[in-house]
Order: sequence, then C-alpha cells, then structure tokens
Amino acid sequence: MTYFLGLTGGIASGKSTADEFFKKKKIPIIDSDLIAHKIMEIGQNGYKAVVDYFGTDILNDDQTINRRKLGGIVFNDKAKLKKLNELTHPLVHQEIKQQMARYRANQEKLVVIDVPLLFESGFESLCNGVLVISITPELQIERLMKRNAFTKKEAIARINNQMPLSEKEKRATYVVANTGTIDDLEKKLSDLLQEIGR
Ligand SMILES: CC(C)(COP(=O)(O)OP(=O)(O)OC[C@H]1O[C@@H](n2cnc3c(N)ncnc32)[C@H](O)[C@@H]1O)[C@@H](O)C(=O)NCCC(=O)NCCS
Ligand SMILES: Nc1ncnc2c1ncn2[C@@H]1O[C@H](COP(=O)(O)OP(=O)(O)OP(=O)(O)O)[C@@H](O)[C@H]1O
Repeated sequence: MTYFLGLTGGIASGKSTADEFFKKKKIPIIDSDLIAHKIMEIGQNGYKAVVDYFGTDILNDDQTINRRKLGGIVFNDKAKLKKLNELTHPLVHQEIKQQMARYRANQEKLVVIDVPLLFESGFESLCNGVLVISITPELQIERLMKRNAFTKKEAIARINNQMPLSEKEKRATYVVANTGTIDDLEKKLSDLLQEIGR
C-alpha cells in the first residue's frame, strides 16, 4: 500500500525546503503549486478560465499570466480569491488524483503530496497522514519578504488569506518546526521518516 503523506504549512513556512530533502531521499513528490502553475500556462484549460474572468490586464506582454499581478489582486479581495480558487482547484485536484493513482499502481511505498491549502480544500481525507511545517509569525514574515522581495504589507496580505498556522498544527498528524537551520529541519524530517517506517 502506498503511504500518501500530505505536506502543508503556511506560506513560506518551508514546504519546498522540506520537498528538497524528500527528493534527496528519492521520495516522489506531487507538487500542487507546480500543478497550479502548469494548468495556467498558455493553452492549458485553467488559462482560458482565468483570463476570461480576470481580463487581459493580468497578462504579460508575451500573453503569459503575470502571477505577481494576479496575486496582488486576489490577496486583497476575498471574493476574487474565492473565484480564482473555484476556477483552478478542481483542475489541480484532478491532476493530483491522477498522479496518486499512477503511484498507487506502481506500488510506490511513500509519496509526499505538497498542498499549501490541504486543510482548506478538504484534502486530508485522501492522505494517510499530514505533516505540517510550522514557523513563528515573525520568521514567516521575514522569510516571505526576503524570498519574494515583498513589502511587509504584501507579506501580511498573503498570510492573512490562509487558515492560521496554529489551526493547521492542531489538525496535523505530525508537526515539524522550521525555526532553526535547514540542517535542523532535515534532521527532524529524517527522524519522521523513521517514525513512519518508510
Ligand atoms: C495567486 C497566484 C497567481 C500567485 O502566484 P505566485 O507565483 O505569486 O505564488 P505561488 O503560486 O508560487 O504560491 C505561493 C504560495 O502562496 C500561497 N497561495 C497560493 N494560492 C493561494 C490561495 N488560493 N489561497 C491562499 N494562499 C495561496 C501558498 O502558500 C503557495 O505555496 C497563484 O498562487 C495561484 O494561481 N493561486 C491559485 C491556485 C492555488 O490555489 N494554488 C495553490 C495550490 S492548489
Ligand atoms: N530553516 C531555514 N532557515 C533559513 N531560511 C529558510 C529555512 N527554511 C526555509 N528557508 C527559506 O525561507 C523561504 C521560504 O521557504 P520555502 O520556499 O521552502 O517555503 P514554502 O512553504 O514552500 O513557501 P510557499 O508557501 O510560498 O510555497 C525560502 O527562501 C527558503 O530558502
């Protein structure tokens, strides 16, 4: 039986950094941010739906979607974020489920599914366990501002559009705090793999 480990947390809490560790351990990753980006590429089914609704103002000169601009719109307008979720999430979920089916058929032992909105979209029921990468609010703002060159206001707008991390921690099977170095994080993840027994 394949063990599907859901991986979630807050924005910039360290999910992708955890993914890098799992990749080094040759554990397959289903990456929902990547899937969301792919379905919004020119010619993909999410692209048309999003451009029809948000208009051509969200496009770059080369007609690709300007995600920073779209993020600026939806993370400051809850109704528009809801609409974007309605347009994209069914397509993302469909692709995740297809990838899960392929891994199951291949009898893969352990697969990590990185879904930032795992609890928000009720995805936990499809996972055998859920790992939350947690972080303090101060570090989260600091790392998000640094990584995305965001102002504090931009960082807080994105954080405030997600379920509070404290709530996610309560619903997790496993919680790993990413408040130390990346080496510290990797050590904790290594211990977790032992615990899961895979
Ligand atoms: C709003 C968009 C254009 C911003 O793009 P950008 O390149 O700046 O961010 P990216 O996609 O890399 O996401 C970064 C992080 O933002 C957070 N985030 C993304 N989408 C959402 C959302 N709908 N609600 C709350 N937080 C979100 C997540 O923590 C994610 O890891 C993009 O995130 C998007 O299209 N989101 C809708 C699809 C979605 O929900 N994706 C999340 C995985 S299903
Ligand atoms: N332990 C750490 N020490 C210092 N920097 C870190 C640590 N862990 C992660 N980072 C940095 O913090 C930023 C956010 O981490 P990462 O991209 O892994 O978060 P994420 O949860 O995947 O974000 P998102 O929700 O946007 O996908 C990155 O620039 C990363 O390099």
